[in-house]
Amino acid sequence: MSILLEEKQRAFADLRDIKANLAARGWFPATSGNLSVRVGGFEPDAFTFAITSSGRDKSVQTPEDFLLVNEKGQPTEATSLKPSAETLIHSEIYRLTGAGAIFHVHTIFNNLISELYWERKSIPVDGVELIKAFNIWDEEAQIEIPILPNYAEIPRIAELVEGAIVPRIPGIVLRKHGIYAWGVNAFEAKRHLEAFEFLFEYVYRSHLLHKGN
Ligand SMILES: CSCCC(=O)C(=O)COP(=O)(O)O
Ligand SMILES: [Zn+2]
Repeated sequence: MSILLEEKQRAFADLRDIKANLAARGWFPATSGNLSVRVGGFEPDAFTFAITSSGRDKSVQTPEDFLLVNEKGQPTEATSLKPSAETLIHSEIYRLTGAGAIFHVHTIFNNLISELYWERKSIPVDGVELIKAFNIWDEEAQIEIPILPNYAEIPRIAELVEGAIVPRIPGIVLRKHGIYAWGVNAFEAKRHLEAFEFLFEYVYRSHLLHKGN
């Protein structure tokens, strides 16, 4: 599959913008987090995406921030850059959803909420307006956001993704780790990520409020 220079540059520009935006919110503490945008055509067994390099300070912009990889997470061009350690999770989400962009961040609220609801294996959200950010328009909608274990070996997590994906929920939380949110493009993936983080903070604070009664 040939990726035009123009497509690659557009994907890198999208990633640069979203990286700066999320960094300004403090959503990449201690080099954590990774971002990707798919480029070119899509077949579940053949696709390419641009992804952040591993272990870098995502609050600074450098020419070494992104590279292209194939569906197996292997670089498609000669490079000394290492793709994100979590590339296989991105690959699996692309394969299963055909998404156009995937953003992963570690925040205090996504970590806290994943532990609070770990035994349930999903985070319940009831009737909060921002659920509409997922294009779910039912009045008083109730959703459950899936949580997966945070194994040290990424392939072990990747193999659980298929069983965890809920069609109308564009995200998966890893226990005491962070969230993966996706969308048809970078704009939609950002909207979904912001909605998840709002809902996590709401559910967590609501839990504290009711616990005090
Ligand atoms: C210090 S963060 C630990 C790894 C991680 O969870 C993460 O999101 C960043 O990994 P990457 O290889 O994408 O930099
Ligand atoms: Zn992570």
